[in-house]
Amino acid sequence: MKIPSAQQLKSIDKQTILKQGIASFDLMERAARAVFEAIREDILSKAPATSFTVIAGSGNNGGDGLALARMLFLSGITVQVYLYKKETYSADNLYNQQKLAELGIKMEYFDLSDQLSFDRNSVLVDALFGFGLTHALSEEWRGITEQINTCKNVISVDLPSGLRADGKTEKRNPVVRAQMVYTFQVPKVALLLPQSADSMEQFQVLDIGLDEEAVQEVETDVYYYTLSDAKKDLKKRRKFDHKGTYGHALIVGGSFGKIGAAMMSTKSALKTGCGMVTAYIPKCGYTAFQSYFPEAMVLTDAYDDHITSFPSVNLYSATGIGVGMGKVEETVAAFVLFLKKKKDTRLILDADAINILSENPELFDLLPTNTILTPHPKELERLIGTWTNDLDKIEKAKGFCAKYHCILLIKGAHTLTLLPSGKMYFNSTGNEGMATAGSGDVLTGILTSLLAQGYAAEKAAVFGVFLHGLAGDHAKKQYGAQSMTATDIISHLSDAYFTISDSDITF
Ligand SMILES: NC(=O)C1=CN([C@@H]2O[C@H](COP(=O)(O)OP(=O)(O)OC[C@H]3O[C@@H](n4cnc5c(N)ncnc54)[C@H](OP(=O)(O)O)[C@@H]3O)[C@@H](O)[C@H]2O)[C@@H](O)CC1
Ligand SMILES: [K+]
Repeated sequence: MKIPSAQQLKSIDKQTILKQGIASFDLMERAARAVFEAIREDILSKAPATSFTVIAGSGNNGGDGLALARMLFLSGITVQVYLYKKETYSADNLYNQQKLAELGIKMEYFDLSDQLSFDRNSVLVDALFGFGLTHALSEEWRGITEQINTCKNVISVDLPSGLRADGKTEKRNPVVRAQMVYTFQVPKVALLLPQSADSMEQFQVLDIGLDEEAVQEVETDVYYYTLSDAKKDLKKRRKFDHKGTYGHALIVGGSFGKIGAAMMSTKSALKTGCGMVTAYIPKCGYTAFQSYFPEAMVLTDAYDDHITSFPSVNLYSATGIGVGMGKVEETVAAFVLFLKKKKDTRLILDADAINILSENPELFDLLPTNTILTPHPKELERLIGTWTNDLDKIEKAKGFCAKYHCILLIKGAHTLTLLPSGKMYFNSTGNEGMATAGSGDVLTGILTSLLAQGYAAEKAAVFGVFLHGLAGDHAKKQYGAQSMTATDIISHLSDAYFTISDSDITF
């Protein structure tokens, strides 16, 4: 799914109105109706006596809030309405003010210095600003945003007010903190960035029927990868295929005390569907490995505790390097030598392979085109340097991918996959339970497997990240976020595939 910029959304808005032959207030009515239905399902179905306070701004976000207030009122719900006092309002905001007046619904005007007297136990609907915010809110707005933030239950329409859809918002700027954001049609970039964690707990995307052609025509490098994308990208297996069709993956890693990392990568590679997997590990892991997972083939290094040389990788369709590998001197030397040799394999580097790389930047140029790198934040910093905020981090990472023709994953709640072309994909699956030891090793196994099966590198990366997150979502359903472990993610890879191939559940 494309994520248009705020500017592009405005033009999609106009084209929708034109192509569907509707008035702009009809589209606003649709947006408000979608929020109303979501509120009915999420809140009123469980607590019908809930009362609401709507705080509306002067633009169309405020207009959405006013239309919603009307819908709540007409359903017999208690609703108190505050409207920001300004000289000018958007046309559709004025239209909805008029509608409220006709119904005799009182609107209280407020100024930035006012103390609002509303019921702190009501659900507060924040409809001050949406994607029309041109710059971060000034300090004058802090009084209002702080009063909103004293409420236990805050719902934001489209965006938490103060958060810019795709521009910079600093930690010091006033921003509403929402428990739920009902955002229209596409998640705005700000909702997907870790730095927005303080401004919202979760979001839901509500379809308001924006013109699909207009969305398709928009030129953007930013995408949100969802179940419908994964359904399209999944390679179907055919009746007369044999194990050779699905490739042979090689996992290189493990060291004394960290053999488990290589085991988890190896097992997840097979569970993801490649035909064969070989693990290359130091000798100390041999017995444990073979007894843990009989389907895997195991090659051992000459040395007991760590890897001192690399196998020839040309036999394998894809190679994942680094999990649990450590970085003692001999391992580093062996890895550097490996990178310097000509290779005919598709490559994924994780964990210590990335650490070694970042300590030897002269090696960056040796990365084969489309090598996938899966650093955690500290490893990423070693590759691209420090950043001042999430947008700065993305820009630096983009520069790195373009320069070295590689694919970089910025792992997080919405893992971002950056391609050398500048395209970037935010992932829609996964959960907080996946922040657990070994989760990254599982991802490396999944990606190596998909590459081995012949997925193009960029598809392997975005589809693999989605699959990993979806398996994690299934694991969370069974064990809960606290108790799920990385091996539970592996066990639920099959459920993830079932979801992608059969069901219409959306995540
Ligand atoms: N296509 C869709 O998805 C649909 C979108 N819809 C809805 O429209 C919303 C976008 O509406 P929008 O364009 O009117 O902008 P919005 O967020 O209300 O803000 C504008 C107001 O903010 C003000 N202002 C700006 N910056 C400021 C600042 N730093 N500090 C202070 N003030 C500032 C600005 O003032 P001005 O600059 O004009 O003086 C103006 O009054 C969108 O989020 C969604 O909710 C649906 O109704 C229908 C379909
Ligand atoms: K809002």
